[in-house]
Amino acid sequence: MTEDKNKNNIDDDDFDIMLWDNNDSKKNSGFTIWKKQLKIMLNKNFVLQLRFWKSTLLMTIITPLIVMILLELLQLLAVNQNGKEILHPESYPLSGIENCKGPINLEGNCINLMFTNCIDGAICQRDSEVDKILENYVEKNNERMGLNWETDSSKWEDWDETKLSYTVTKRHDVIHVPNSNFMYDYALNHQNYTFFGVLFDIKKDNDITNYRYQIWYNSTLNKNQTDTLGSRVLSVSRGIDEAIASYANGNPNIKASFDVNLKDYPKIAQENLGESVISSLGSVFFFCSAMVIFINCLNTIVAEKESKIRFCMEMMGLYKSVYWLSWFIIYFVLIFINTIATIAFGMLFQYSFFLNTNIFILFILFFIFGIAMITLGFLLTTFVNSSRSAVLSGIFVLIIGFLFQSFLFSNAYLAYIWWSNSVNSIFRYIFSILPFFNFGRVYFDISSKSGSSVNVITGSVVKGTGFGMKDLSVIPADSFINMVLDLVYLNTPGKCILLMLLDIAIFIILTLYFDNVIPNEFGNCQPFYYFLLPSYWGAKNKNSSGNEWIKNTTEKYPPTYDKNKIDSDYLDHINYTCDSNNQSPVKVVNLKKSFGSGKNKKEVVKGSYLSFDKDRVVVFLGQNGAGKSTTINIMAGLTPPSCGDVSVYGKTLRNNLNEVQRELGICPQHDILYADMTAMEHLRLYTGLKGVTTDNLDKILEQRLKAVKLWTVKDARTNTYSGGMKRRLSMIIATIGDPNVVLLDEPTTGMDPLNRRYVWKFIEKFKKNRCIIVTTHSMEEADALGDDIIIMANGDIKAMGNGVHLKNKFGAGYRISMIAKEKKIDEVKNKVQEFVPGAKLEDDSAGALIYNFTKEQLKYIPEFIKYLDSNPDNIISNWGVSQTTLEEVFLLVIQDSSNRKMKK
Ligand SMILES: Nc1ncnc2c1ncn2[C@@H]1O[C@H](COP(=O)(O)OP(=O)(O)OP(=O)(O)O)[C@@H](O)[C@H]1O
Repeated sequence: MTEDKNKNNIDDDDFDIMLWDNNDSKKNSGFTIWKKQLKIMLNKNFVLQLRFWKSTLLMTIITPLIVMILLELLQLLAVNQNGKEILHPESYPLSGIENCKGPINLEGNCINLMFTNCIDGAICQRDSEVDKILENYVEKNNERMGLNWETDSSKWEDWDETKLSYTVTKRHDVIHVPNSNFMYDYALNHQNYTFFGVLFDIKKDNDITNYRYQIWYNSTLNKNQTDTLGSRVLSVSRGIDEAIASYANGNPNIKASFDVNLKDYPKIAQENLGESVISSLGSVFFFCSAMVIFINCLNTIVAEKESKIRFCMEMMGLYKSVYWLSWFIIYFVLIFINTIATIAFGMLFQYSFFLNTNIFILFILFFIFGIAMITLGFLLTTFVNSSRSAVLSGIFVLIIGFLFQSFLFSNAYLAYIWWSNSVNSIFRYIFSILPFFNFGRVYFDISSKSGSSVNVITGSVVKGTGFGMKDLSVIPADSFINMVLDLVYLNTPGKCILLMLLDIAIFIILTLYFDNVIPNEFGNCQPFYYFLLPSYWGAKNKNSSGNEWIKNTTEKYPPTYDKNKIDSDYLDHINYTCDSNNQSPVKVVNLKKSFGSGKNKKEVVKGSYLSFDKDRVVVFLGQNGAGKSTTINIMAGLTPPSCGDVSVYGKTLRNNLNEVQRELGICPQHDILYADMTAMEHLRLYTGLKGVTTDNLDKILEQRLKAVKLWTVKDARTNTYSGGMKRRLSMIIATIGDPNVVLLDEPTTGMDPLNRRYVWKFIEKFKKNRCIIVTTHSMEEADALGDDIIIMANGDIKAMGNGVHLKNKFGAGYRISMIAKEKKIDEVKNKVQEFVPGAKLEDDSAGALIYNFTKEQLKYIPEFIKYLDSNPDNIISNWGVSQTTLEEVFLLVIQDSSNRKMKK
């Protein structure tokens, strides 16, 4: 990106800085600012979503489409792979083991034997002959097995059509059912509640009666114990044979013949299973679809935190509630679109799950689940600080939810184990309030009612009865999950949806709480009881920056400096700071900061006392790690101090951080810009967050961007900016709303000399009526900008004063460099000693001899310069005189302090 090149002469840019009308922001009430912030944040979030339109489209529309296509493909695959027949859907058999223990163990709820003498759908009378035969069977069976089944057939229950959907809740020994179609249907839907079925077809041919009967049995029950099943079926068959023989023997008119066959309970042809895949795997797939938005949410919000943009926005006054609400609204809209797309595609693909369910319920299910997951995502973002951990924790939740969906709702056996009483019930209850569980539960309930099933008699696919509003308050009787869960945890689908709403409320409250109490990466946080503090509810803390405050602060955090070792100017400054007449707007008293603890404890700021006055730029100079940024970060309220306090225009950091921050503008060390937003959008965003409005806003922004040569690129996204351009924009952002105190942490790093000068010029003009505090490594910058320069080393202030003062105090005054002619070095050295006795050679490494002269030696200089000028001995080829630089002062101060440290 190229910038303004048309005006390279900075002197052309003489201007008066246009200012905000500061009163405007003061006129705005808290709620007005809150509303403005919400508007501007929503605008920012919408703009960014539109700029990332591909991922927005993926999350909202493409993912549901892909899910439907995958389900359709899996359905096709399942049909082709498994051949024509499979066992009855797995959800029935295993549940039945517990419920139907069969004729030997009579504890379960089941029908031991159902019988009929009517074939297919015929409606016919109960046959007394059959009753007699079965009475014989029961009698003998009771004798052999020690049972007490009812032997009087007139007392056996008659089941009619109304019992077709009835699930047994007690043991039934022998039951008469209307016909074999009924038996077929009932066995299909209640496989493990029905142990044996016997269909009699007694035919009389002249004087021979042919006793034909067919035993139906549940082969799935003993899938793994075929022998036992075989022997059981055989024993029933033998028992009935015996009963027929005994009946026939007792009746001399009967000549009997037997015709027995066995029949497995009905199975559903695979191709007729309809939507078995969407029924069993749908909840897993739709869960994964919702997770795409969930992971995007985690990543976006944590990235904002990681890049420190969030802190910068909060420093500008952004309310936490606005921050969360703005993201909530955005994801609300995204989930809304995603839900509509899911339902629309489901209908388009003709899934009866979607066609057969009340559309409002479908919407509520997917939408509320999506919102619940998003609020869970919000909560997680309060615990993680890097996008990488955010994505990992998202994947972790994905796996947990995936297991929930697959184990609980797609695999009956595992579900049974999980929900059996052997698992601690506390865990069951805890997990039961998780959104994954409730989503799966309702999904399962809906699919068991709305999904298509098969009329095995006609072979046609029958759409489910459907799931309507009234079903929300009913526990579906046939739902496998309820058969399993009824003993431990039973909710209606409606209650499950309400539980998801409860999840949303809980997650939002926890998010707001943890967002306040978990320390951010600067270590700043509220106490865990913060909501009990009066200040949280708007009560104003007492503030005082005057003498009393200084007295209290020094009493609370007693000074630790050694008067004998401290720089004399700094000692004067400490006295000035603590002076009761000191009217400086910004004061720092005994500011300390330590990182780490125990052996690793490191004090990086060791008790600074500072006063900052209006109309001045104060520059902090220091080596890497000297504590400059830490000092600035503490003053900005980003890092909490370990000791001491800061007062800004009568408000103190410890008592009223928010009010202090309202007085500040900060340009942190690292650029805090959205890569996909333009300079103008950034400026408008931060102006909105600060709640500062002014009629001439456009003109002010134009002037400031022009001042740092960014006007022509104001509408380009910052990811096209060079490093120096980003710094200039960050610096201008710090001046939004014309704060009284501006903190600039290395504002010109990476800037070319010309652009640096534009920035200096702007700062020079902007300092009027305000305190500007700058950190830098550039001596030139300190010299050019600094009304006062503070040199820091190892957390201590080593020297302070304006540039000239520092040079006079620490510098040797003058230095002379000379280039000796070949082989004349020694002669030159002798001559220097001759003219300036005791002159100290500073450096002779690069062929030049450099001498520094002390103040006492200054008197020799005029004579020596005359000698150099005339060069009578012809031993010097070139020479020059210069004043000591700030860099030399800096090195001297730093070296002095590190020597002292080494000596210690
Ligand atoms: N969050 C932190 N945890 C632990 N140590 C820290 C933390 N922040 C800063 N420090 C340490 O504090 C010391 C002072 O750091 P600071 O960033 O204030 O130095 P600086 O003078 O601004 O240096 P530079 O010029 O390199 O920016 C360094 O030794 C640094 O390692």
